[in-house]
Amino acid sequence: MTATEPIAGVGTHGALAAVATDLTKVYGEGETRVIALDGVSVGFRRAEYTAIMGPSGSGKSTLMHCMAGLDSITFGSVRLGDAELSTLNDKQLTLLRREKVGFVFQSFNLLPTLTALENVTLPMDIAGVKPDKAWLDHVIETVGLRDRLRHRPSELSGGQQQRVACARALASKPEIIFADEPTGNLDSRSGAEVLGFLRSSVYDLGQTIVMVTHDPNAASYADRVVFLADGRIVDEMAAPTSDLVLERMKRFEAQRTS
Ligand SMILES: Nc1ncnc2c1ncn2[C@@H]1O[C@H](COP(=O)(O)OP(=O)(O)OP(=O)(O)O)[C@@H](O)[C@H]1O
Repeated sequence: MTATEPIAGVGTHGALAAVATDLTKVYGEGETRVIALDGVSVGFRRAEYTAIMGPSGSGKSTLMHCMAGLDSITFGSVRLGDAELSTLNDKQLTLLRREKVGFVFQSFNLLPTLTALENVTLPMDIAGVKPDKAWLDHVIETVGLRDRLRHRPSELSGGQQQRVACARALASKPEIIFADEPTGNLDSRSGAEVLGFLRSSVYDLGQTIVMVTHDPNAASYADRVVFLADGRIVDEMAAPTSDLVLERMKRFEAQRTS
């Protein structure tokens, strides 16, 4: 990419929570060499909800992992808030992830012996940071967990467990939350609850969310969808609906197989 090419999602308004420029990720070498990301430039605005979609193997998880500082990058740059990730050592990266990034995974990743509330505050307890009580209260209210705080994960439904995981991600007011197929293990009703909650955390709490999904319905909760294919951004869509996303995906599939 040359310096004059536009970066997807970078318009004239809205500060950026994270930006990748010419991000390239190569795994392996020789015969096993795979270019998982091939010069991706993308920005994620503050208080915006972005869905990342694309066929299996298109690089969605790799993009998320590289932008979250979970995986090294081969070429290009990633900026999270004010930090340029390539300039940070392992210890600084760990701190940055702890302070600036929230994660929500397909499997809820809750500790079974802790209550819902203890799971929510665990990252801050580990970091030795005192939770902001008013904020924590606001988050708990938003996710609708007030009457489940003393329950252990095994006493909660899948949707409730994922809402605990979302509250855990939000509790420290991270710069950005990365959600990897957050509704992949949920039935459609619980999935809708979690997606609605993620949506309202963007509207009401000003959170920035980047979510990888295969599901056009899940993507319709986002403000914007970025489409990846073969490690490149091939399109993006503002104000997505399920039907428009589905139609776009079918068109990509037809192009790939023609
Ligand atoms: N650790 C790794 N070592 C080698 N190759 C990898 C590794 N991780 C991912 N890849 C390869 O990089 C490419 C992109 O993988 P990635 O997991 O990012 O795709 P994805 O779009 O998230 O796929 P899916 O929708 O199936 O989860 C794939 O070809 C994959 O095989």
